[in-house]
Amino acid sequence: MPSDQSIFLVGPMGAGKTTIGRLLSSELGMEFVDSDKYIEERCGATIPWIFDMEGEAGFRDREEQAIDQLTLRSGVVLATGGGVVMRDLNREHLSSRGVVVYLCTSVEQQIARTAKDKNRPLLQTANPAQVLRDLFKKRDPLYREVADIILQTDQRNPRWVVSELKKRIKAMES
Ligand SMILES: Nc1ncnc2c1ncn2[C@@H]1O[C@H](COP(=O)(O)OP(=O)(O)O)[C@@H](O)[C@H]1O
Ligand SMILES: O=C(O)C1=C[C@@H](OP(=O)(O)O)[C@@H](O)[C@H](O)C1
Ligand SMILES: [Mg+2]
Repeated sequence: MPSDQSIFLVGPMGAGKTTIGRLLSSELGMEFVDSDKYIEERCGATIPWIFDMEGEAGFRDREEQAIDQLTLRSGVVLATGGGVVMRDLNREHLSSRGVVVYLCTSVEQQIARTAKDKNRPLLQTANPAQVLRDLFKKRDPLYREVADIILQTDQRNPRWVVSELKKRIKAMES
């Protein structure tokens, strides 16, 4: 490492994809890109604004285009958004173009990590815990379907997660 092989992080909101992705990329000397940030920059608008103006479907169309473009890059660490696995084409692009890491976490931990952040439109509801439980049921099998590596991050600090991931990625290469 650094490697030409890209690493794609998937998992639910608050799993740490953005945080871990940035740290991992700097330790591996690889480029970091976050698909949500990429969409915001290209669109010139925030994720909540896109959801408001274009609905979730509009956001998903933008996300599909971003994922196609970003998974074609080599040697990047890509943090995706939690809903990326809902579209078949995204799953195909992720699993065929790099190493996919599923960062898992409990709903309790997700709530603790996302409570203060107003930038996740799907959680701006009266009962975000119920939303997260419903999303988990639909999405967990899809994260598992694309994952090469599955890592539980509950009660683990970002440094531990990154160091464990480095070991697991290295083991895949040998
Ligand atoms: N392993 C971890 N331990 C403690 N806090 C974490 C961990 N991973 C992420 N966080 C914190 O949780 C919040 C959400 O993390 P983020 O990386 O945005 O998640 P995601 O991109 O998966 O939604 C951030 O404030 C981040 O600092
Ligand atoms: O789970 C989802 O559907 C979403 C997750 C968000 O990204 P994070 O998983 O990085 O929070 C962002 O893409 C958008 O708010 C939708
Ligand atoms: Mg993120």
